[in-house]
Amino acid sequence: MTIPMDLQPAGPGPAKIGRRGLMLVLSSPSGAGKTTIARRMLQRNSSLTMSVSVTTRPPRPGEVDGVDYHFIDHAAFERMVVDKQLLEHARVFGNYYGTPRAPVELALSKGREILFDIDWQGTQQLAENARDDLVSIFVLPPSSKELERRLHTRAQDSVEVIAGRMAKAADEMSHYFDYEYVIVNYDVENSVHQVQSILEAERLKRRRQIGLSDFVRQLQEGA
Ligand SMILES: Nc1ncnc2c1ncn2[C@@H]1O[C@H](COP(=O)(O)OP(=O)(O)OP(=O)(O)O)[C@@H](O)[C@H]1O
Ligand SMILES: Nc1nc2c(ncn2[C@@H]2O[C@H](COP(=O)(O)O)[C@@H](O)[C@H]2O)c(=O)[nH]1
Repeated sequence: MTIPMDLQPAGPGPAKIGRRGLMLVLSSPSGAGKTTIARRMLQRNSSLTMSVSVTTRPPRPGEVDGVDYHFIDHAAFERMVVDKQLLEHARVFGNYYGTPRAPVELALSKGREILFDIDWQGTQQLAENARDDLVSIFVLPPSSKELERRLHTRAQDSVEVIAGRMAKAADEMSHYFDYEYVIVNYDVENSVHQVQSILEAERLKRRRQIGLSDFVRQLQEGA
């Protein structure tokens, strides 16, 4: 079992090792299950902060402004683009979506881990500016039939919207190739376990461990 860095014992031994923040991105064709996986990851990891996007899409039943999205109109979205308040933005399925810059920069400066539910266009833009901090995961559905079934059983979009999203699914899926990790979401528990494993391995990347060389030097000196 890995001991989280905040739980490293005080007392004798070298100084504690710190952790550099990271940006964990989940992308998929619509309905594959990334929102479901993201919610479970947030419950399991107090170190994770969800990036709440802005969108011009109208809220679905039950969606809460400021929690699921910041719902804004097109003029407000344009202003955020012009004022460079968005870290990335894209038109997806006829609506505009973007990641507010300030909360991400604040969270990263505190060494936190940030979870993004964004499409491949947004991921490309993040990769251009922050590749070292980025961990990208593409979520595939078990089959096209199951993808369509999930969109219908979610029961939040019209038949026309679902048809539109299914029509774009093949193109969306072609972008799996740009991602570091790919999982097939057969079972939610198993997928969450896989994403958790990726997160834990990424935390241990040498470049993400702050003070590692001091830790080793102190060990070598007998601490
Ligand atoms: N492994 C799974 N098995 C069965 N149903 C699932 C699984 N994962 C997610 N679902 C269900 O599929 C539906 C779509 O999931 P979700 O909303 O998480 O997809 P999404 O990828 O975030 O979609 P979008 O891109 O449109 O936001 C939901 O009803 C969810 O409960
Ligand atoms: N590039 C971005 N894509 C985003 C962002 N927020 C969400 N999304 C993606 O849009 C589609 C549709 O989402 P839905 O909530 O309308 O079903 C999905 O692929 C999301 O990942 C964002 O800020 N930037």
